[in-house]
Amino acid sequence: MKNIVLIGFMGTGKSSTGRLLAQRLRRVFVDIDRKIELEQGMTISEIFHTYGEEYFRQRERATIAKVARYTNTVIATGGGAVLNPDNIACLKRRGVVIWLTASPDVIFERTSRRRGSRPLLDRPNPRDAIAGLLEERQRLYQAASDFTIDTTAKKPWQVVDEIVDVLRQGGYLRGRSRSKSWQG
Ligand SMILES: Nc1ncnc2c1ncn2[C@@H]1O[C@H](COP(=O)(O)OP(=O)(O)O)[C@@H](O)[C@H]1O
Ligand SMILES: O=C(O)C1=C[C@@H](OP(=O)(O)O)[C@@H](O)[C@H](O)C1
Ligand SMILES: [Mg+2]
Repeated sequence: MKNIVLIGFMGTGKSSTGRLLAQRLRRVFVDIDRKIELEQGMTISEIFHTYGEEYFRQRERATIAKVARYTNTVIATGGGAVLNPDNIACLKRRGVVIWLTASPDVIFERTSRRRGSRPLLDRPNPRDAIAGLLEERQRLYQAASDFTIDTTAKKPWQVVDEIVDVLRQGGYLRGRSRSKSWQG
């Protein structure tokens, strides 16, 4: 079975929804950022502050190259994974790509919860940073994705239900996975 790859801006729920989706489908879950943190023994913020963004992008590139060779796995990427076309090319080879979106206000609200964990938003006016990065990246997410799901007004479990629905309709899931109808 193909990997299920979640892409999208910071705060759209790739990491949290990805974990829930993997539980639902009983698949392995890999969060690229968490894997980098474990392998490096540092948080993403520490890596950015100590070695700079370019170094982080190299680590991200190498980790994605490795994980893209897995199968049957739910993969949550970091929001900047689309910046390097090689990342997307290798993830698409064995994966179906789902773009999670959210309004700028919701992105701001969700990314404010754990301040200091997203170095690109660690600045006096994070709203402006969000607007600028969204503008730069929107077309990259669009071009990379097979399906889009707006998470703005949805609970994480509703996002998971929607992902399962689109994957099933697209013929990417075999059989029945426990879905809302099974939970009564
Ligand atoms: N659909 C949702 N509704 C409400 N909160 C959410 C939703 N999805 C994620 N969150 C919360 O938003 C924050 C960022 O989510 P996260 O999964 O880390 O996003 P990403 O990996 O895309 O940056 C977390 O506190 C998470 O619990
Ligand atoms: O958008 C980005 O460039 C980044 C997003 C972060 O991941 P999330 O999207 O999971 O927050 C993390 O990879 C790093 O801080 C850079
Ligand atoms: Mg994440």
